[in-house]
Amino acid sequence: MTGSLREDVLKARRIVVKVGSSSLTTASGGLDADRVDALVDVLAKTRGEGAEVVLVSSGAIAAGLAPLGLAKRPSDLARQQAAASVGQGLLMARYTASFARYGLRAGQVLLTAEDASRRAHYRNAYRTLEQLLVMGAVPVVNENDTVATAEIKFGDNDRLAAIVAHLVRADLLVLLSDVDGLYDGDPGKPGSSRIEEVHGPEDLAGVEIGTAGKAGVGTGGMVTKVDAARIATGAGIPVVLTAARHAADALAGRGTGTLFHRTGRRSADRLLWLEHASAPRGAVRLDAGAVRAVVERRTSLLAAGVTGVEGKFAAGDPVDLLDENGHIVARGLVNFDVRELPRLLGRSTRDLARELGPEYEREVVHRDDLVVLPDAREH
Ligand SMILES: Nc1ncnc2c1ncn2[C@@H]1O[C@H](COP(=O)(O)OP(=O)(O)O)[C@@H](O)[C@H]1O
Ligand SMILES: N[C@@H](CCC(=O)OP(=O)(O)O)C(=O)O
Repeated sequence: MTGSLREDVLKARRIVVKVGSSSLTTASGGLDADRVDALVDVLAKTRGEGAEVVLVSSGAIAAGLAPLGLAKRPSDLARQQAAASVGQGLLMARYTASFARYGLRAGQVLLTAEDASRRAHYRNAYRTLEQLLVMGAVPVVNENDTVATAEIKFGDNDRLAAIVAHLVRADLLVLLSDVDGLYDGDPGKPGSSRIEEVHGPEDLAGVEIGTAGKAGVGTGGMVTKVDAARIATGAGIPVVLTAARHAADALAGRGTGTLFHRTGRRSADRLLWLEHASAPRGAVRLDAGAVRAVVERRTSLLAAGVTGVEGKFAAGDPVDLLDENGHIVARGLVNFDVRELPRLLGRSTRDLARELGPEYEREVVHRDDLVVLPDAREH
């Protein structure tokens, strides 16, 4: 442990803390009340010192297994959702009781990936989280597992936590796991050592980043944590990754775990998630002129520059924007259904309005609902 305290941690006024299933539960025993209390002790202390705290907590599925007679995490989505439904109630009951020891209220916030990209959902989520903080409550966020299908899932709470940190404009993201940081190889093997600081992707070259957690209750392993750190640091938010048992040290700015320094600037771009969305609903193909307009001039995408459509999407869904070679250059929220688009392709907005009515004058993807992907920026 290094002697000096971490400036970025000490300065943080709004902190998102994410805790993994492996730190709160076991597959056989369900929720471990003592470990929940130990975490809440640390969070209450942080709150008492004047910082706002948003907790992103996994553990719903793991907490619901034993009560439903399941010995391990089932592979099918339906049983995972049933377990999450039972477990989320237990998890919140435990947090509510635990925060009450300090006179604090816990507020449940369940989100899906869609909520992070659709404008109205995003605004509502932001408003609720802000209001909870204004009223002195501790938001406890989880993925809305009971409604999230594969297409609209974040898939893991590490990335959800990065998106929430961006959403609430946090100053710091703390990822708590069963491992005390990022190791340069399998942390269980002799010879692997902890990486204390990461300044950018170059520091990760050659690092063996594994998927499976040994506890059997976590989901993404280190891959999703490093990904979450990349998303958050790219949006100007530093990240500390450490073990839940070192939470107090991490929040006091002591040199525990791995510190990922910010790599990008803070932005209020609500479309951050779109850039990282794993499951767009389809794609639209652009001609060369439209690619230039979208990528270089950052204009809206009009029907005149679209040459084809793929997939199954409805108005408002995220779609990929492809160049003539099929490379993804941007992602955006589309304004038309996949069924509506084919007859509009290649036609000018004025033509469409004249023939079909003024409601067809809208852009296929509005510039405010569009994010150009980093690789395409050199297009
Ligand atoms: N390079 C690495 N450094 C640290 N941990 C790693 C690495 N590669 C794989 N892991 C595994 O990732 C696990 C943490 O991920 P996971 O089980 O999903 O945790 P959580 O439930 O906290 O999200 C650790 O227990 C560890 O076995
Ligand atoms: N929403 C799920 C969380 C899934 C997840 O990402 O788990 P973990 O890898 O332990 O952070 C649950 O509450 O069980």
